[in-house]
Amino acid sequence: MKIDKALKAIEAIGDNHVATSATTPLREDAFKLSDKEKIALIKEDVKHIMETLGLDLTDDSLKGTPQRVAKMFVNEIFSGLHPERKPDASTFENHYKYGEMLVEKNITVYSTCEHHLLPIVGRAHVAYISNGTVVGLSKMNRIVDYYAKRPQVQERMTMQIVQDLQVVLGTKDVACVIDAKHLCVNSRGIRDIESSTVTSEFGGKFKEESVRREFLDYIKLDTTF
Ligand SMILES: Nc1nc2c(ncn2[C@@H]2O[C@H](COP(=O)(O)OP(=O)(O)OP(=O)(O)O)[C@@H](O)[C@H]2O)c(=O)[nH]1
Ligand SMILES: [Zn+2]
Repeated sequence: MKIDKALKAIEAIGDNHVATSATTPLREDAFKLSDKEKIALIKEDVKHIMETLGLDLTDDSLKGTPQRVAKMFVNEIFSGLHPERKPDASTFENHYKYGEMLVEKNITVYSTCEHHLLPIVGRAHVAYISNGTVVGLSKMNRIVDYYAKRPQVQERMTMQIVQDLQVVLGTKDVACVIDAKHLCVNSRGIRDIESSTVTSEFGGKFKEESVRREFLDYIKLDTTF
């Protein structure tokens, strides 16, 4: 990839070409290697870690692990590092003039803590108030998943989701709440299995107390089907 194309891609990784504090920190040459090249290199790195730990990589059960982990990093759990994987968020005109809040709640979040490379598992709740544009429901789930598929801190992920949807929808009136468990807190270190982390970002009208309250009340609604 040419350097100017790579730089454009780096800008896109944050929030739609605007570098902000919510931008994922990337090296300038982040897009130099193809996925195939990344997998080959990571495979050797994982092999090295396993050998350093004293594991016998000729063992039947272990020998495929370096390749498996490398593929999983590039194609799955860190796939959202590449802007080419950003979902196309199809929008429509709000012909039916729906003027109330729309909430997409209980979106499953599987992400990875960038400090320990351990899983973050939880739920995201996303809301917006249309000012003329409507986005396909599933696109909100897809946008959440795209930003989750990176090494993350929860605060940044929450902001990236809101900033992305603000651009897609052409309005500041977007909010996101994420409640998630960090396995680095639950399964190691302090090993507090009960605790979870709540983060929120409220844009535009969601900064108003009553609008924020309405959103939070919808999240609390028991909608088990
Ligand atoms: N703010 C924030 N912190 C996070 C997130 N994920 C993990 N952390 C924290 O990152 C911190 C890293 O702290 P360090 O002291 O460098 O790491 P550590 O020695 O493994 O810390 P312990 O987890 O306390 O054992 C820990 O307190 C984690 O709980 C996140 O999404 N947001
Ligand atoms: Zn962690």
